[in-house]
Amino acid sequence: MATPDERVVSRPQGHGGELKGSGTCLSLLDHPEQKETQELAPGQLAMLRKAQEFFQTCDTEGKGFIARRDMQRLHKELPLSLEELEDVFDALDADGNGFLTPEEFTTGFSHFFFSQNNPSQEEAGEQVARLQEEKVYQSRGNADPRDIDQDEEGQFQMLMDKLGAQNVLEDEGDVKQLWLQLKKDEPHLLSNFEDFLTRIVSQLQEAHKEKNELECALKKKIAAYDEEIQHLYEEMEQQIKSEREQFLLKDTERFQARSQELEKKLFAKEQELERLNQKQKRLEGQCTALHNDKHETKAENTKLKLTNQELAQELERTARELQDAQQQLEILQQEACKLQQEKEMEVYRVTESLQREKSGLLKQLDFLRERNKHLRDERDISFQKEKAAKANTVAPKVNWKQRSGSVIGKYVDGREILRSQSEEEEDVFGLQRRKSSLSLSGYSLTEEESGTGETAAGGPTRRALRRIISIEEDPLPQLLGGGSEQPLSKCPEEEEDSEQAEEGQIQQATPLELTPTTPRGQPVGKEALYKEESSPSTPDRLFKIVFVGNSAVGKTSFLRRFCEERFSPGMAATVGIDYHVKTVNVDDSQVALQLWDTAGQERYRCITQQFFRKVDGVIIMYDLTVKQSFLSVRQWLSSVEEAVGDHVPILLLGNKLDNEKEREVPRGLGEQLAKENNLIFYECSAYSGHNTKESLLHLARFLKEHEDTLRKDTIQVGRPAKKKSCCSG
Ligand SMILES: Nc1nc2c(ncn2[C@@H]2O[C@H](COP(=O)(O)OP(=O)(O)OP(=O)(O)O)[C@@H](O)[C@H]2O)c(=O)[nH]1
Ligand SMILES: [Ca+2]
Ligand SMILES: [Mg+2]
Repeated sequence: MATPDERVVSRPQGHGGELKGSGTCLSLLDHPEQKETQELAPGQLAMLRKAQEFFQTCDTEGKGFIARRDMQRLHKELPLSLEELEDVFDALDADGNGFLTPEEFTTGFSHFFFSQNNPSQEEAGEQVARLQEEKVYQSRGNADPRDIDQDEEGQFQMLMDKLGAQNVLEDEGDVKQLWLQLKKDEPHLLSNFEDFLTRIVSQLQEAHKEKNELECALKKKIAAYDEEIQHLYEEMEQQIKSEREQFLLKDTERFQARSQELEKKLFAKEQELERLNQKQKRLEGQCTALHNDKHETKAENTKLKLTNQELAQELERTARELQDAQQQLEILQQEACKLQQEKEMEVYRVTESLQREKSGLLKQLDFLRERNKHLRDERDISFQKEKAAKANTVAPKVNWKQRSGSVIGKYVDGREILRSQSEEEEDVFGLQRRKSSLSLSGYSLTEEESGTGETAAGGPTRRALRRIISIEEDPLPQLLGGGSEQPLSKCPEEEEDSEQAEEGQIQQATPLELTPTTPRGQPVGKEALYKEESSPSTPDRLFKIVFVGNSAVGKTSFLRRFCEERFSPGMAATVGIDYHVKTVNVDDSQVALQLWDTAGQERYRCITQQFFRKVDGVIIMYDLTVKQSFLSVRQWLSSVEEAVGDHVPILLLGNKLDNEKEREVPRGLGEQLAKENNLIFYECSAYSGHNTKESLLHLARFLKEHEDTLRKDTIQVGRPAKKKSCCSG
């Protein structure tokens, strides 16, 4: 920082040469020793020193000038009041600019010093001057050149003093020479020259004064400027200081806030650390626990592994055993299957031979009838001969002739007669039941004599109805057993009555062929004439099917249609039971159907029930023109179920579809019933043959497939197969 001291001090130095008085003072201050020897007295020198010391005392800051303020500071050191000090300052400040330069100070100080301390010196000066003036005027009158020179010198000095030119003129020598020359040469011009000098000096003095004034103004201005700068500097200093303080304050505050924040953070971190420590401890505890657990688990694991190995070995052993057992089972199943098939075939063969036997017997029967007729004719002839000879009563003979007439009774409607004869028949059946045998009627041989159908002919017709062929319940094994037994019971009249049976029933019987095909002369149903006999291929399997339904719904008619493809109106009611065998082709395999035709009449129900044994399928028939027959279907269903359970497929048939105008059972009812009980359903007509084959083929296919799946299941899994549901047709 540049202080204004140097400038202020140096400036007066630059003007040192111009102000003679002050310049002297200054140079005195600078080189006091030099001046001391040249001009100044020792008293003056001491005074200057004092002044210099005093100046320095006042100018404590070393500015190079003294301000009013500096002076006032002396108040404490000097025995002077503030006003007195002010007066001193005003007195010293010659130019009144408010500053005391060293020159001003020294000049003022010396003046003050001399006037105050040595007042006699001034008077002495004045005296010296007066003496000098006298000396000059005195010297003018003297002619002595040395005196004259001295006089002139004195005069010139006096002039100079008078003019005050010492301070103005730098070199007086020229002026002095010129003045001396004039005085010598042109004394009259001397006064003019003096005037001229006076004017010049005064002008110079004026110029000098002006210059001084200008200098003073300049100095004042500089001082003001300096002061202002000083002021500004101080202000600036102040401002910087305050700014610095503020900054420091702010900084401190910020620092404090930051440190507080950091402390908080530190605290939080410490807490967190503590938490983490605790957590770590906890985890360590858990770790140890887990470690222990792990050991335990390991031990357990090993144990389990061992157990597992043991179990695996056991499993393997069991699997091997199971496999063996399965293989054995398979072998057994195959054997069983083979046996079953053999058995079936045997059954079929037996059935077939039975049929052949039946047809042979029928032929025998026909032959016998023929013989009987022949004999009767012979007898009639002999009777007529006797009659002609004796000519006795006629009437009783006619009656007998009518009952046992040789005319073959035509089938009218034996049902009516049958019903009226129930009592007698029951007697017969009762007897048979006692013999633990059941009746098996090939067909009812209920011929009436001369085909009148009159019930009036009670006695003889009743007898005719007794022609019931009876066989064991399960006739097949018995037949296999040989012909020693005689299971068929015959009424004594049967032979006679059977002669009348012909036409309607035995259309196919070729009468004259006596072919004793069977070892036993067992009479069987006349309808047992089957085309299957001629069937070239042997069937693969055989199914037993039982045919049930109310009386007169058309079971027998249906079977006739199916087996013989013909319809015989006015069929007699079935008595006991009958059966047919028919081989059908189902999906390239021959299936033999053993069809058992039961009697629908109430009294034969208990017989029918026993034929359900080992049945493969059941056909329930109703007459769609008789509502009651449909209502009875439920009873038939329950009796079937009672006998064989619900695993046997059932075909429901609504017969007499040809008689649409008398229909009493809508198709929907039949369908619904079938759906409810899971039955195969068809509406058919034995008369037209509609749906007869289709329905039975459906059943046959179902039975076959059912058996196939059963076989497969038995072989593959060895588990019982589920019953396959039948769908209605
Ligand atoms: N219109 C018509 N009549 C038939 C049909 N089927 C049978 N009939 C007649 O119905 C009557 C009874 O027939 P059967 O075959 O004897 O009846 P069934 O069911 O065997 O009777 P039972 O042996 O007593 O159980 C006979 O007069 C048949 O002609 C048919 O499809 N249409
Ligand atoms: Ca001043
Ligand atoms: Mg019948």
